[in-house]
Amino acid sequence: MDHSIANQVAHKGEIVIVDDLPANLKLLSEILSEAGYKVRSTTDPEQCLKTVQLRQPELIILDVKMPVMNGYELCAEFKKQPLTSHIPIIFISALDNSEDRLKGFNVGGVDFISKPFQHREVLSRVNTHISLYQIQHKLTLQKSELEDRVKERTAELTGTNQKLKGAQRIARLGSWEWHIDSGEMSWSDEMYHILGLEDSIVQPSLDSFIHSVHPQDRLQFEDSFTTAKLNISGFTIEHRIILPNDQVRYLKTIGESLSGPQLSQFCILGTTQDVTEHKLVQEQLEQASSVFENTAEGIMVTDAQRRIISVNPAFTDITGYTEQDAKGQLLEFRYSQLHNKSDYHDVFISLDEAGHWRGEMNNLCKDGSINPELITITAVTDEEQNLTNYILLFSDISTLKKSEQKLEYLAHHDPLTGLANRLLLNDRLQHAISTAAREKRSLAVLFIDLDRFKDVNDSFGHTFGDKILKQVATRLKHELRANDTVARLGGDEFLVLAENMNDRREIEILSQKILSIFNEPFAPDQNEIFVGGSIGISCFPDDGDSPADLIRNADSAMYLAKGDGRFTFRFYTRELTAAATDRLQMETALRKAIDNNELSLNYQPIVDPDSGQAQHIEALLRWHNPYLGQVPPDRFIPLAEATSLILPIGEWVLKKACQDMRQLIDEGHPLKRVSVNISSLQVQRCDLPVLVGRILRETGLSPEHLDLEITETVLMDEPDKVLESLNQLKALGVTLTVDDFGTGYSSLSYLKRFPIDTLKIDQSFVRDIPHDQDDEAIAKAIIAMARSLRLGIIAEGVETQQQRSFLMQEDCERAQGYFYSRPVPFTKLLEYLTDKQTV
Ligand SMILES: Nc1nc2c(ncn2[C@@H]2O[C@H](COP(=O)(O)O[C@H]3[C@@H](O)[C@H](n4cnc5c(=O)[nH]c(N)nc54)O[C@@H]3COP(=O)(O)O)[C@@H](O)[C@H]2O)c(=O)[nH]1
Repeated sequence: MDHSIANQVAHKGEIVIVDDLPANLKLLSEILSEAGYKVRSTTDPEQCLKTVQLRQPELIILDVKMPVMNGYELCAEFKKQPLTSHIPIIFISALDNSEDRLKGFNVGGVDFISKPFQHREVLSRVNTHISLYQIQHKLTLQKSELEDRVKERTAELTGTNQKLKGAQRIARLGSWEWHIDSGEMSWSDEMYHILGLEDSIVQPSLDSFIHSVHPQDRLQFEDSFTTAKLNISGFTIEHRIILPNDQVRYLKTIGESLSGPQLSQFCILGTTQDVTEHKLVQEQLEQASSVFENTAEGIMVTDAQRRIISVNPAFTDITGYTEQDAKGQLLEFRYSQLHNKSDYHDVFISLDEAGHWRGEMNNLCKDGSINPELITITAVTDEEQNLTNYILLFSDISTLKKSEQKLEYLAHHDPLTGLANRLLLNDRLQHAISTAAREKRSLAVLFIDLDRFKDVNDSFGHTFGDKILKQVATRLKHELRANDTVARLGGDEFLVLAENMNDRREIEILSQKILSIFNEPFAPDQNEIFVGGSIGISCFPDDGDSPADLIRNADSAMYLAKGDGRFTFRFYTRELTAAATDRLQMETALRKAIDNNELSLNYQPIVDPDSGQAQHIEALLRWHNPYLGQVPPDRFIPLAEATSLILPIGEWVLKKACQDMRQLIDEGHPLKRVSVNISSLQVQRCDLPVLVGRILRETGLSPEHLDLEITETVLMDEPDKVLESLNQLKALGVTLTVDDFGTGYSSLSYLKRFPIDTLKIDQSFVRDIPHDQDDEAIAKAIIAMARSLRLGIIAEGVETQQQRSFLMQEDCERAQGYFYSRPVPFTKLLEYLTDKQTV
């Protein structure tokens, strides 16, 4: 601290005097003290050097001539020290030459006081230098003060600027200034950030700014600046920019005119803010609002107390309640009697625990109807996890429910008849078995199969067949009790589940009742037709304890009914299972029959009834198995057909018959053809013309020596496909015979479509001739029809002379039967043909 200044209120100034003469010191001190100065004096220069360092006076007066250190040397020392260099020093000297004075000024002195002292001179010089010093000192202080203030303000400004920059950066808000007169523009740092530019590369200008603006917004942007310039006005625009990295951002630019004292100083001050995030949020809000307004789902928003505060238009569309109806109501105000309050209680517990609930509910509409709805409720919380709202979203699922019900119905019902299907039957049967087991009761399963329904389909077509099936279903439902289950298993198979049937007699009565539905003809169109049915019955618990067992056993019993003449019912017995096992054993054996050489052919001659001369022969398959013995074709051929084994077996028959016939021809026997039975599966499943062609080539038999026998029903199954196949066979040169003619439903016009050569009257019409006049009439009609169609005719099953006579009388071309010969092995046939053609 500067003590001289501190004490200046008490005195005019502090002065240090150094003189080796105490008298001088005393005199000067008195003069100056009287004048109001504070005086410190010493005779010792070195001591003075030290004390002045500790406390600086405002003036030092030094005697030039002193013994240890003269005044100039002492002065030079003061001037070296920073604390004392600025203190004015006056020398006291008796010397008055200019050289001495120059020396004094050179070491830093400011003046000289001559000895002896002149009172007035001393005061005048001292006053002058003290004043000068004090003025100078004051100026120095003021300067330093000013400098401090400048520093302070500069620091303040720098701080403010930093804050402004920070604020601009946080707000993504840049500022700019556009000077109209010069066209110059300046940008804040944040402007560069916003535009994605670097201040070291891009000069701020309106052009640079415009260059960043999205081309589609550029015109509007430029217009705003032009208008502002012309009208000295402001503007606010929103526009896009494209950043150097091709990113598009949304900006809001505001300009405000600012005019100086002269028009040339007019400028536009502006801000540009990056509002992209705001814009995106706004867009999201708009989208959310649009979703709320336009979604097909009903939306309710409630407060934390579950009071509805808003609903969307879809809510009104679905429920009929307007916003006014709903506002203020509780979230659950639409609850219907289909739910009890505890259902809602569970919902709210789930909302409390998990924050959401999703499920189906039936809710009331304004018109009193009840809507099935799929509902999602979400609890909304604020940042502090306080519950603020519930949002309930629901969609009307009545159509879905109806579809579900429809699908569920379709999945469990037969689409043609509307009866239960196998799936539903299984369910019901399982349930019925459980109940019957629990209550120790019985139940019956009745498996119904329509008799010869395939023939109906083949003759009248599937549409007709379908109508019959529907009528059968209607009659069954009509005849049975409401709690009996009637099912259609597929095709012409029906099943009745009759519960609580504890008495066999009851089941028999029920079966008779079912059979009675076939007593009346079915007449879906104009055609009336009788269709029969065969019933197989199994009972719980005796015949099985699972749906599969009971159905399978009823099925076996049904086959028994069929085998026993059809149109009847049979109960399941354990022997039937044995029969099924036999069938399985037979199938296993039949699969090995070709490889084990167990198959052979018998031949039966087809003769001229008049002369008895064999014209053709029919190949008839025989199977001899070491364990099963001789198995009749009636037993194994249906099995071969059911298992498709007829395909390899039929091929074997064809080849063997062609080989044998080739031998007979080669040996010169006057036979025209060998007839081979062809199963319907062979016509449908294998490429018969190709197979026949190949076998003829392999065996070298000429095609005209081969006749293929097909049944009437083969013609009716997929007639177009069969026709094409038969035409190809005819093209090979073989002949075709319709076997068992008269047992199917084929008409004359129908037959004309096919390239048939011969009709073979079924033996059932020949068997009772001459006793059955109807059979005679049928046989006659078939012979006449064949003649009118120019078809060959064969009567089979001729066993008696009367039958032969009848055929000769009717001019039947050919006959076949035991009367002429039984089917015989090839060697026997050779004998027959050689030995006058008799067996
Ligand atoms: N797909 C094939 N079917 C074949 C083949 N071989 C035979 N069969 C068919 O098996 C059924 C039974 O045949 P089968 O036991 O051989 O009986 C035939 C004759 O023995 C019998 N017949 C002949 N004359 C008389 C008679 O005077 N009285 C009488 N009670 N029966 C007699 O008729 C059967 C001839 O049948 P058909 O074919 O209708 O001319 C039978 O349906 C055969 O078709 C084969 O290789 N493939």
